Amino acid sequence: MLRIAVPNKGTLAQPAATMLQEAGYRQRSDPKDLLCRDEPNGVEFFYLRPRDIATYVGSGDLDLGITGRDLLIDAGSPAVEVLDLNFGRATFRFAAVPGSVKGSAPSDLEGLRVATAYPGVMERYFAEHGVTAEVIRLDGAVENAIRLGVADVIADVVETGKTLRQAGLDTIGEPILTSSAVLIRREGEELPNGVPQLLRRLQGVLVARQYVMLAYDVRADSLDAAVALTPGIESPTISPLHREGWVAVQAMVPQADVHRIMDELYDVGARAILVTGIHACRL
Ligand SMILES: Nc1ncnc2c1ncn2[C@@H]1O[C@H](COP(=O)(O)OP(=O)(O)OP(=O)(O)O)[C@@H](O)[C@H]1O
Ligand SMILES: O=P(O)(O)OC[C@H]1O[C@H](OP(=O)(O)OP(=O)(O)O)[C@H](O)[C@@H]1O
Ligand SMILES: [Mg+2]
Repeated sequence: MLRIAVPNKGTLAQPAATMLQEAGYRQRSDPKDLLCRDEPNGVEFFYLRPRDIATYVGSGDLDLGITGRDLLIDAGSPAVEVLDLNFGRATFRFAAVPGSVKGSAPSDLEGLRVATAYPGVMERYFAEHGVTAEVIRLDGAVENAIRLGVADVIADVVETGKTLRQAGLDTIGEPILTSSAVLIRREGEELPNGVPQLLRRLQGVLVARQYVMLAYDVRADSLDAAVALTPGIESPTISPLHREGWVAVQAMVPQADVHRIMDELYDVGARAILVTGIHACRL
């Protein structure tokens, strides 16, 4: 059986379970369950703290895991990304009281105290930039560390920026890294049986979430112009219509662009333009 680590709590837990369900896997029904066996698919899911997942995967005790890129880097364990799962997006940034830090270059942090729940990310960053700073490891609510006098600067996850704003802090410099939920595996290992199928299923979910199916009718002499707007992923399907000189076209298009594409199709003469969602797919 394939053994997969899934976040048991926190920002990544629900979206990870939802994505696995959309990919056809059984998930726990009770948030107190720490194990869920999906016999028909040959997978066992272990619910673990997202911060610990890279450790279990890096040691080889579990085959795969879902965690955040920032947590993977922070753990420093020998695990690597297999697939970006496109949820749990956030940046990881420095922040301080406006005007309290000289500038926005890494060297401006020299000698300062930096509070963070991600000491591994920080140690790596300072080593890479040749900066000596004191890393103060906290568990959470790090935005408070500055007003309580424990640190000069914080480094933390920023999603909407609301927490920073409410604490009266401003970001400093460019993001240290951009994170999202990722599927990870042990570095250098052969992929166990069953992984390619799991990857195809998850990729199918990612595509189904990003694309819709567009269908329309168009005059054959306007087909080239219409198809240029809807090239599809492989190539659009063209079917003859009973009505002489017209064809029906079907193509996948990115959901984010669908209204612009429909307007442009209408302008080149397409009619009966219909959009339908994609529940699942294998490309
Ligand atoms: N708004 C957010 N707050 C915290 N983490 C976020 C946010 N958006 C995305 N993430 C990502 O979620 C992961 C952190 O999840 P984790 O469960 O450790 O913390 P959490 O969601 O803040 O939960 P808690 O603080 O209750 O333990 C990281 O990969 C982080 O980048
Ligand atoms: O940019 P935002 O949308 O405000 O989100 C980012 C904030 O949310 C998280 O805190 P959380 O609520 O998990 O509390 P914690 O610090 O105790 O973990 C994170 O640590 C930031 O503080
Ligand atoms: Mg948190």
